[in-house]
Amino acid sequence: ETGNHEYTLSSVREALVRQEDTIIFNLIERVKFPINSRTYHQNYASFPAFHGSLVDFVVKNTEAIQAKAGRYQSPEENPFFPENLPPSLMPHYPFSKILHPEAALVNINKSIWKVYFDEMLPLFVASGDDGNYAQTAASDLSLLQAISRRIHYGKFVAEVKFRESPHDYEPLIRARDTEGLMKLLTFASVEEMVKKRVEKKAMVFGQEVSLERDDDDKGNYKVDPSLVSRLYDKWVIPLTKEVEVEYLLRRLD
Ligand SMILES: O=C(O)C(=O)C[C@]1(C(=O)O)C=C[C@@H](O)C=C1
Repeated sequence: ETGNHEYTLSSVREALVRQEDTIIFNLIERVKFPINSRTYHQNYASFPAFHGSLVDFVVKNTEAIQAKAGRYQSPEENPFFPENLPPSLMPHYPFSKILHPEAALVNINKSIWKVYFDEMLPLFVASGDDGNYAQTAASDLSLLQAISRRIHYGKFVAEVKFRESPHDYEPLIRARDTEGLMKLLTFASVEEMVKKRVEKKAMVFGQEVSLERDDDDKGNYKVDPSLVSRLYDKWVIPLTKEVEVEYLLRRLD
């Protein structure tokens, strides 16, 4: 196994569909906890030789361990704090080299981080504090990683689109025509299907499963399906497209 499976528009779209499941399951896990805002306070926790909130502490330290364990060797993974990450201690694995080498420079996790804490979380979680700050930080990280992986998968989507029609993309790339690129890579009907599908998945994955009764719990979902659709509409799809454009702008370097 070399990870060198074939990349086509339909295979990369299948990967995006599978990643919807991961995002929705992680959302369901995060909304078990209320906002638990002390997780995010700069001064609530005080760790020796560390400045920042509990979530900063958990994410930076977890990323350091995962970096040593080889996580960021995969071209699908992008750290939130790439500064000062330790090198992988794992043997080399021949991951697919389908992406242009400049792909490594495309990392919009700073924007994802900001939008996640400022806009997404308040939309999904209840107010309150149950003291489970460490669990909250850990579930934020899993959800952030799932969202980030989906958004940065835009690199693979952009690469297959470029390979399918280089003659359409090259002039726009040379002219640095961001708007033209955005238009060329957009499929409005696909976006509509994605938004409808994630809403339906949120209903299916988030329903109560009971052996006794059927149906009485209809409408009582673990995560609001219309919010999942909104999450994709407002942030996940637009940020994926931003990654596609950023990647394409570097594609001929
Ligand atoms: O499927 C594609 O072609 C993508 O580029 C992915 C995606 C998405 O984020 O879901 C983004 C842009 C397209 O307009 C349609 C869908």
